[in-house]
Amino acid sequence: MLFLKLAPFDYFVLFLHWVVNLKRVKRVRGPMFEPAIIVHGGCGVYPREESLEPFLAGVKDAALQGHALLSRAGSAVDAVEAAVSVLEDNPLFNSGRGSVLNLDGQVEMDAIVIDGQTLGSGAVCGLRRCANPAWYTLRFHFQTRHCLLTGAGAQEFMRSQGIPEVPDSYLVVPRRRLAWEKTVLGDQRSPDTATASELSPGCDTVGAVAMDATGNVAAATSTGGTTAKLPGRVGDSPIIGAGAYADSDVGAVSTTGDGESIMKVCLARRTVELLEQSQTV
Ligand SMILES: NC(=O)C[C@H](N)C(=O)O
Repeated sequence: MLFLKLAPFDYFVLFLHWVVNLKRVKRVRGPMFEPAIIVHGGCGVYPREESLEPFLAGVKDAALQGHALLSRAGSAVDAVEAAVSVLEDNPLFNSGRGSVLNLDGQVEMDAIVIDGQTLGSGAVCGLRRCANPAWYTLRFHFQTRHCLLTGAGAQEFMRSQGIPEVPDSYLVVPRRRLAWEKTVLGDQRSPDTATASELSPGCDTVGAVAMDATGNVAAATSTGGTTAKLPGRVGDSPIIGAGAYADSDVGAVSTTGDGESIMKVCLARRTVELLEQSQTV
């Protein structure tokens, strides 16, 4: 995903300055690229009995807020975090508030943010009691040199950063509780044999990719995972190159779908590779 809107003369100037100092080019010429953002609300089975409107309004709201930030010269990485945080606050989607429940009836969330300029990332898996895992991953990315955090350390980082804990009652919404009850308690079937719509009765994992005015791209993905997953199960979403990937020379990707399948092929990284070779995905 590359958005180039330059006249031939711009290319010429850009090339000359690139050789000298790309940072100076950006300062002297100001914004060079049209900022853009794409947001997704997951691949889950859409509940047919419900109106599509609130779901569409949710992704639109997220895209608008991310784009507003880009328009004020915000960075791509800040824009994807802002957009994903909006969806995390929206109980219709499987991330933050509205996350699905694991086998024990608890919320464990995975999230990632990747900066295409540096290939640097922040990711967390199995995070509990956090309203905005995307914001958490951005903090983690900027505050440490690590890429991925889990377990007690992940919760401790949250405390050390003063990120407020929210109670499970905030994260768990009735739709997800019902889905969990139906899957785990209802007909006593194992999660492996439950149908797709049972596993995903609302909307799903969320993500965003963006390009800012300097041409840098970023990607973010956030999820509660899959209903009745084993406690401690980690999906594709927080894995670099599986749940997301970004490289400002090529493009940015945020994935959604069956994590166990996505991880097998490092889908996000593979997609960027194909983009690099100008192949269709
Ligand atoms: N629907 C999803 O995108 C779920 C997510 N990829 C996971 O497996 O955790």
